Amino acid sequence: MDTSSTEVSFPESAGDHFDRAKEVKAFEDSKAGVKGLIDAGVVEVPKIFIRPPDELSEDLKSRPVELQVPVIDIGNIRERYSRERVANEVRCASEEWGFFQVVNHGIPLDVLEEMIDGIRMFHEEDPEVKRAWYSLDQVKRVRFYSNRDMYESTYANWRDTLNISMLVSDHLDPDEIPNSCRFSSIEYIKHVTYLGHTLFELLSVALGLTLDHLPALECARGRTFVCNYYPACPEPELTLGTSKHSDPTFITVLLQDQLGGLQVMHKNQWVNVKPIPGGLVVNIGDLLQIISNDKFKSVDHRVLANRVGPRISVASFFAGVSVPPKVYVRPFKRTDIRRKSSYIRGFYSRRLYWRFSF
Ligand SMILES: O=C(O)CCC(=O)C(=O)O
Ligand SMILES: [Fe+2]
Repeated sequence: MDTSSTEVSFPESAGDHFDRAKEVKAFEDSKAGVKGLIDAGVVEVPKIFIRPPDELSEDLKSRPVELQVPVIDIGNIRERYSRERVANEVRCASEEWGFFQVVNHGIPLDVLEEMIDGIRMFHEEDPEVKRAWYSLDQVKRVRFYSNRDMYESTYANWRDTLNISMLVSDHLDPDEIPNSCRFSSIEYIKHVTYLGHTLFELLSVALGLTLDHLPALECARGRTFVCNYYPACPEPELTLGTSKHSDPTFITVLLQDQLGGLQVMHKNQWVNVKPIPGGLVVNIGDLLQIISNDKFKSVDHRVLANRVGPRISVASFFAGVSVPPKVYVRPFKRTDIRRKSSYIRGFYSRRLYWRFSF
């Protein structure tokens, strides 16, 4: 692979003279992401990715336990009796875990596999091709980057991303998507959008509301597809693929390959979300926690770095169109939730005559 135009070098050990801003800028200027580091032959994790020992030792102490997030079969939900049974499983999982996996969700296996392959192909394209898509400008609907919050966050994540945003418009011109994943993405987006609608129906029933309650709030619109590539990491014990966070969405539907690495916080312990062939992970986001009056939980999760890679995942964020832009503060911090929750509830009740009593 051609890396000759990557005019950056990363110090093996930055020691006391480490200038983070300079290193971040060098990494950013390369427009080659973490994959570019690997291609350049880096064998030690550069310092901007290294988390402090206290944070890492705390992470190491919290051993992932062998629990499994609930797996829910959502086939056959058009019939009312089975829908209510499934909605009850969704309710339990959303209250206790904030996470579940769905099987028999109606998206064909080849659509899932082609999506993963397409995203892998994009990230493994010639660096010059990817550079043309590189941008940290949030207004751009389709863009490639590594660590969109690089300049604000304290530690960089060991991952690269292709971001496809349909937040402000439902229409996406095929030409706006890179060639390598164009048709697979369009097909997957079509299917996962339909699935999102079905999940909002189930979540409505799970909340004791009518089937169309959450779909009527247009929760299933305003989507962003975050297509991640986690390169193999030479020192996975020093960094993370994705740092601990909760999602600022109504829900997120996650497609992951079979490598694993996603962990969810459950009862103060990290639990591995084991990939299921053909399964999709669903998690409750901050917005649904807020408008459900904290009945459903938006739970912290993270992704470990791994000596084996790459790992591919596609997070479909359903953020709703009716939430005004200033509510999109990413990542939503816990304090932000508290600060914003009355505003968001107020917004919904004013606009949609939201009535909720538990
Ligand atoms: O890649 C994953 O498994 C999860 C990514 C994630 O949590 C996110 O992008 O919000
Ligand atoms: Fe997430």
